[in-house]
Amino acid sequence: MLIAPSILNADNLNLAKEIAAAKEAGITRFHLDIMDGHFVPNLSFGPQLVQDFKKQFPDLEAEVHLMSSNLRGMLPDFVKAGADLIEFHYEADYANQIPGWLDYLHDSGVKAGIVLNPDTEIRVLKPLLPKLDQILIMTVYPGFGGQKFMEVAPSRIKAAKDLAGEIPIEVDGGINAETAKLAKEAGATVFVAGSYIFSQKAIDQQVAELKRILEE
Ligand SMILES: O=C(CO)[C@H](O)[C@H](O)COP(=O)(O)O
Repeated sequence: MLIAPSILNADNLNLAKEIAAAKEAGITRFHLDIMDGHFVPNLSFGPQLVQDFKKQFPDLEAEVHLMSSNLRGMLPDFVKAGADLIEFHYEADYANQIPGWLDYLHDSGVKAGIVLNPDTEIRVLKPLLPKLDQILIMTVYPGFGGQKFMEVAPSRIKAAKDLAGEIPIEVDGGINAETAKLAKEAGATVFVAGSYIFSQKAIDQQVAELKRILEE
């Protein structure tokens, strides 16, 4: 079980401090949400953030969740910035182009994942499985932190798990102490949590509570 905090709802002017607090609490991977204001109706970070993150925290994994359909324009920049894993949306390109982008990431020494929006059929993953290091099942519509975990999510996680075998299933959106449990029971092993970790009580307490739930 791995918790990958999303810094989307962290305090931008105190980002290094907040990341350090989560690291101190045992976090080894961070989820960096890249939103382009077009594929999703919000703007967040660019490659500079990823580069600065790796410079300051070289021992932490940078997982980039690319919410853009401009794969040609953006993937190389995030590879250059030092991302350890990049996951992009199935909905971002034509199905027949996606295997090539996954190969591009692997050839660049970066782990590759596919993200599915809540309305995309799970079966589209099937032909891609040999090229995937991780599958991200969105449990909200992407674009904003602080949304509610969708009721349909557990059955989608289970369907992805049944198809994916050993490939880790990650979940993102509305993850808290209760929904993490539901997602875990359905087969998820990687949990993105944003507002649960960064917008409530002390970061170390939130990480410890989520860890406790996931270890039960
Ligand atoms: O990808 C995302 C939104 O598109 C975020 O990672 C996600 O929403 C995390 O925030 P929260 O845990 O507050 O739901």
